[in-house]
Amino acid sequence: MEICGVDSEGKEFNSAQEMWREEIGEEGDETRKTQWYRDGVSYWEGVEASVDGVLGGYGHVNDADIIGSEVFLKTLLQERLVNVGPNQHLVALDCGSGIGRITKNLLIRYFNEVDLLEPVAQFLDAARENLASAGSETHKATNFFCVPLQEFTPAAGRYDVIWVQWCIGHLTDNDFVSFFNRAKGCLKPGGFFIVKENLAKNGFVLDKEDHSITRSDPYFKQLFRQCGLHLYRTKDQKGLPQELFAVKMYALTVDTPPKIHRTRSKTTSNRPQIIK
Ligand SMILES: C[S@@+](CC[C@H](N)C(=O)[O-])C[C@H]1O[C@@H](n2cnc3c(N)ncnc32)[C@H](O)[C@@H]1O
Repeated sequence: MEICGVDSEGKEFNSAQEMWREEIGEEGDETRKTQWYRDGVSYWEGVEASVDGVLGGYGHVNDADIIGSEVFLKTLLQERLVNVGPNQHLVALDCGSGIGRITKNLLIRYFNEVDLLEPVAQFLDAARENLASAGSETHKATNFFCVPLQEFTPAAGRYDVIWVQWCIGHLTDNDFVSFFNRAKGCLKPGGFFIVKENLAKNGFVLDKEDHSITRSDPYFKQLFRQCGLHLYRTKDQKGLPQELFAVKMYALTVDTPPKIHRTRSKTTSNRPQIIK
């Protein structure tokens, strides 16, 4: 499937390949690609280490975002990790964590340990500070990795959830696929990726300022297929301002998702049931 797109200055591209060739050169041209990543990080280095900063001046959407994420996460934890049993020790990885906004407001409440990955040192320092007084002895931020996703290989079998929000647009298609392929082995059985990202209406939109691309839903699905990931569930984020991109949450698994069939029982009518 050919994916066409535009950049933030209105220039049109006939395909994603054409755009990537212009932005990062031919396959194997590491200098151009390194520059693309450097420019992305430089952009964020110039941004204030605050909720408003990492949300591009839309700090007020934090609450709606966290509430939407929590509803999605809660259901998934109940469904996917149900077989692991009680008293399990849950671990998450917060990718492109910025100042630790998602960890502090959400992940630390559900996971015993959260690791953060963020390439911008000033953001990660702020995250360390923000999280110093958050959580408890049994719910805490453990590791702070100051590396970009394209260079990161998580520890094998460590994570129940790998959370990727508002950062995967910085990765080229090839690095997107190789990151998820490396990270697959880092999920525990029953674990899953949650990808929460802006959606372009069609194709993609290249942002010339922060050096990222906003992909459309079919573009994401094409890449997830290339990663060999299964789409377990998706949900649209509600309640964000009209002028922003639509936002979608994807839960992805390494194993084939269990079949969902509809049963009628005395207590539940039409709710989908997971066959275990
Ligand atoms: C829009 S902010 C979102 C931060 C955080 N996920 C949140 O929702 O609060 C984008 C983040 O992606 C990070 N980022 C930029 N390039 C990256 C890369 N190559 N790998 C991982 N993260 C990157 C930025 O430094 C920044 O913290």
